[in-house]
Amino acid sequence: MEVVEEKWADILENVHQEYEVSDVAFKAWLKPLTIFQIEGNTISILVPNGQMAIEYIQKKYTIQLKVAIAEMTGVEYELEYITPEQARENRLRTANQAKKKETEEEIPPKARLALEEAGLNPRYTFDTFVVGENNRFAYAAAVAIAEAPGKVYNPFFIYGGSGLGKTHLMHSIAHHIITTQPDKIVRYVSSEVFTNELISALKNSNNVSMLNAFRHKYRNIDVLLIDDIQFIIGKDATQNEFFHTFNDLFDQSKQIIISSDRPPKEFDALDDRLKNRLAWGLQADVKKPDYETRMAILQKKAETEGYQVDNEVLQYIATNIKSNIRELEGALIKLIAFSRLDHGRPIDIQLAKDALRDLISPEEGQPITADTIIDIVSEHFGITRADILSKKRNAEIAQPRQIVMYLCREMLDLPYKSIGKVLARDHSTVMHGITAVEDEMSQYPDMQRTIDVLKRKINPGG
Ligand SMILES: Nc1ncnc2c1ncn2[C@@H]1O[C@H](COP(=O)(O)OP(=O)(O)OP(=O)(O)O)[C@@H](O)[C@H]1O
Repeated sequence: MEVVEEKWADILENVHQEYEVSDVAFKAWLKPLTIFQIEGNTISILVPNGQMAIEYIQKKYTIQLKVAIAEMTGVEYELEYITPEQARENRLRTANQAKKKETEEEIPPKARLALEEAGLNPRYTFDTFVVGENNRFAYAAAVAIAEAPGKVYNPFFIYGGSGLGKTHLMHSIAHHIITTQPDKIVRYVSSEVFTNELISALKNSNNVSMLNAFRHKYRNIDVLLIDDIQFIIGKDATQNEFFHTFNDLFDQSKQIIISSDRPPKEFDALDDRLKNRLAWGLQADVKKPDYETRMAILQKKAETEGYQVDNEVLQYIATNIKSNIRELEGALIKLIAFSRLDHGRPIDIQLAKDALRDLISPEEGQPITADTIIDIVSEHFGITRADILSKKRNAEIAQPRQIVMYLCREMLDLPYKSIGKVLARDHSTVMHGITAVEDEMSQYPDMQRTIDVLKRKINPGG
């Protein structure tokens, strides 16, 4: 314990006496102050009453405190003030950094070097990858390949829209192989880098050794991962070279992993021979995440970064940013930055609305409609909008449809007739549907919980 910590109570008392601070003010402002941490010659003081109190104390007592500290300890310190929320965040961040350091230290130095050389993002591992219905198959295949490269699914082709986790999954495979089988030579490369390296080798076509060096580099490996292959398709020389690299590796039972924005069959300009080769292996797509997965990704991100964000705010982001995980994470980071830059403004729905104005589609902020309810209920139950509007009467569809009726009535106060119009049902069917949901809610807590969850999804700020 540093001297300043030992003498903290006396220091506060000193300010109280020396500067004739009234007892009331002492009790309100000074007595509650505690030392959160000391780093170098800066003391972070925890102010339990939050940001407003910080501003007041900063103006009114900083000099007095600094003088008292210097007098009583013989050391001059700088002072900074933090709120309990910031302190909590700080503690979490430190704990996470320690945890991260620990895991990094678990990686043998040789493997660590290989990870760096392979150009891998250390954050992209299986551990940080959230598995949901949208990526379960791709994830399971990726794990199987990482455990036994070249033995199970070869080539492995991952495809899907932008920002849905293809690169993350590829890095995870490479990461796992490098750390568990350090003797394997793993090379991860973007199509762009592959193309540029090939072009510079070809440019000096009279320099055979450059082309040989390129070939040696890509053909003497155990695992080749090529990201975003759509960028080399249609470029004759690159595509051709890739074809030969592919064959060479494949014949040696080396693992090939490729990602792309679409499946091979959708590439018109792809050489038929290559199209066939790609079809030998396994193809897996990553789709847009559903609401639960979006929430899980946000919660994981908040946890690893040590952000303190209420579920309600995460729900607001997850409800409104649906199609791109990069944007989903970007929204959370922006929110935190917004709060920090605005003097630790509390992270609530209003802050989220202000910070994410440009990210959240214009429909956001507009009133909830029956369409919103249909979309959210169908997504929740894993059925389609068309199912809800159809004549199908099986329970998996009829019950969500009745829930739509109930929520339209409860949340929008729509007349039975209008609900019937939206769902192409008559008004007595709607009344019956709503009563059925109410009965179920009164008998089964599960139904009540489902309705609560849906209401929060439909109106996170409500
Ligand atoms: N299932 C997931 N769990 C956790 N984070 C994810 C998941 N999917 C994607 N992400 C994160 O989303 C961001 C974008 O993912 P990534 O770069 O892998 O997308 P991509 O499909 O390769 O996109 P592009 O086609 O634009 O290259 C990354 O920060 C990644 O960590």
